[in-house]
Amino acid sequence: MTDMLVVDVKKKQGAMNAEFSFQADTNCVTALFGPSGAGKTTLINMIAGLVTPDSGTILLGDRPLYDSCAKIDVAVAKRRIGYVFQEALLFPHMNVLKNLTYGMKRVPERHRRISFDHVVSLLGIRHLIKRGTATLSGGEKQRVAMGRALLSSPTLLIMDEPLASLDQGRKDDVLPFIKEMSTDLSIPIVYVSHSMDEIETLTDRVVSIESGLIVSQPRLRRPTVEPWEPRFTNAPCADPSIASTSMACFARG
Ligand SMILES: Nc1ncnc2c1ncn2[C@@H]1O[C@H](COP(=O)(O)OP(=O)(O)OP(=O)(O)O)[C@@H](O)[C@H]1O
Repeated sequence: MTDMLVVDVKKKQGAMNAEFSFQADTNCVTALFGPSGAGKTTLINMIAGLVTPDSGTILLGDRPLYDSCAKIDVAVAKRRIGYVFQEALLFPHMNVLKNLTYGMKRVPERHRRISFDHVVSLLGIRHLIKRGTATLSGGEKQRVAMGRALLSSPTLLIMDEPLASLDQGRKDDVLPFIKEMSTDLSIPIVYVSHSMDEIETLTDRVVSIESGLIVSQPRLRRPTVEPWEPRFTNAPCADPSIASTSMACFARG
């Protein structure tokens, strides 16, 4: 089963009248790009359930996370979304192993989508698992934070400027792992960044945002089928056909 993310929402936030309509495919990295104040955080907070849209729908696969017409608003903890922030935010009193397994233990075995062994080899952190978090480099901490997010078996991964606090050396250390994750995992990754270099290296589609509106969403990889066209249908009631829109992932390279 694929868990493509389809977002079609409106939100008035302060002076900003935001309208966002886009999709993020599985096995792909979708970048959110735009100047400060454009609405990127508002958008990812709506996807995560931290901010409630005024209207519209947010679907993850066939699961509505939010639907204003059907009055569905799934609680944050039940959305099963993994987050990786700018700072790794590891638990300082736990070693790497305990940090990694923290989220995993809270997921019933039948819902676990990725094994511990898979994650530690994917991210190259097996040799770190007995270490204290204070002994890790910035790049290692960020890889452990990604591992912790993955082990909570998310159906979507949101990465909010995950490399912003790292110097170029550490960025070069982490970037290949993010790329590897995107090809290896059957989940969409939404990647917020101010860096065009990162976006060109990593992402399959760039959703460019200005003043709460999507101004373009070009693909950086060749689509295998006809592209999906964004459209607004959320006022007063969403068009259910959006839920069944499907598009294969892009061919890489
Ligand atoms: N709770 C709020 N109340 C009022 N206005 C808000 C609120 N949250 C955000 N805004 C406004 O909405 C706009 C978009 O903010 P947002 O944080 O989503 O932008 P951003 O693209 O993430 O910016 P940055 O790159 O600086 O993090 C800004 O003008 C901001 O001041």
